[in-house]
Amino acid sequence: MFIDRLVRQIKEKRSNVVVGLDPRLEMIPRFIQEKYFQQYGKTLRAVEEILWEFGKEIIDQVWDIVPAIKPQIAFYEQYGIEGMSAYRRICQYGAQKGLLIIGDVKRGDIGTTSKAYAIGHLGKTQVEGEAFEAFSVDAVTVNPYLGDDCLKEFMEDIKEWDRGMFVLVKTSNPSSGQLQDLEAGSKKIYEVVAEMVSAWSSETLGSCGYSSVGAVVGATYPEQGERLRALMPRTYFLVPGYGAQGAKAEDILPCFNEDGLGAIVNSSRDIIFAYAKKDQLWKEDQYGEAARAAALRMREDINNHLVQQGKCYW
Ligand SMILES: O=c1ccn([C@@H]2O[C@H](COP(=O)(O)O)[C@@H](O)[C@H]2O)c(=O)[nH]1
Repeated sequence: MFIDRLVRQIKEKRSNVVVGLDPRLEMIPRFIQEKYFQQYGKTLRAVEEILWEFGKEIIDQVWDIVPAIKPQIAFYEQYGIEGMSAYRRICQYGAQKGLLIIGDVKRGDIGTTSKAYAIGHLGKTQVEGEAFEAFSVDAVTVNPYLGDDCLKEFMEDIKEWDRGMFVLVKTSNPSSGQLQDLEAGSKKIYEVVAEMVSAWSSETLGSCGYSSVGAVVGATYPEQGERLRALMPRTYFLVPGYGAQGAKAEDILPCFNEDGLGAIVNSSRDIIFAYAKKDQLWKEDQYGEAARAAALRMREDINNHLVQQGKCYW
């Protein structure tokens, strides 16, 4: 099952770190940009190659120290077909390197439309009886706002193709409380969503004891993280917000269970653009090594905090 593959990788690599691939063109080293602008002109085709070369090097540098990468589709989609082609190439290459791929696509619509999203991102697309993998990643992020019938469509493909999903429960952004923290009877909205996720989770329990249906829980809200951990004990959390958004290792600790498992922590900008940080002495062409060093620092930071809490899985 997806979740068993994830937990196996976490244990083998002693790492709860997910590297987020959120490539911002202007932050990509100039020498890569110039190489492809010379070859293809200032075109979307050039951008595809720039995104690909940059992402490939990051993957080459981190594949052995993290269980998963999380390409953020928005940063590719903004460049149209060429951007989406880069997204697909990155997902395929990461998978070849043995990484689990979490497509941060945040989809969700009425049932029939959700089905099309699920087929495109998790399953196989049919053309005249022949099956094609369009994007086919290991797991996607899903927006639960349309309710159960939307999640049901993703569930079908998760079961059929042995994939996973992380449902947005409590997001990391400053305004997340505006809707998610509203009272719905005696509960907050995010608690209601947690109960929905927990119910779906029980259908896809792996032998590791966790489910292939996970939850997105922002690192920037540690109190809510603790509450959600109690509400969803067998649900794996995808925790964004560490690093650039200000959350620290101590903030993500409540998202872990006593067994030291239960959460994977994403950082995007702080890792992939570590070379450009003011206090670093990296040269532009060392951007990959800088990303590796940042991912290793994050792994040690989280592991040290887990050890201090006695939440140690290794
Ligand atoms: O609640 C959420 C859900 C998703 N994200 C995504 O995670 C990364 C965070 O990037 P950083 O550079 O580490 O801030 C980005 O792709 C978001 O869309 C999130 O931040 N919060």
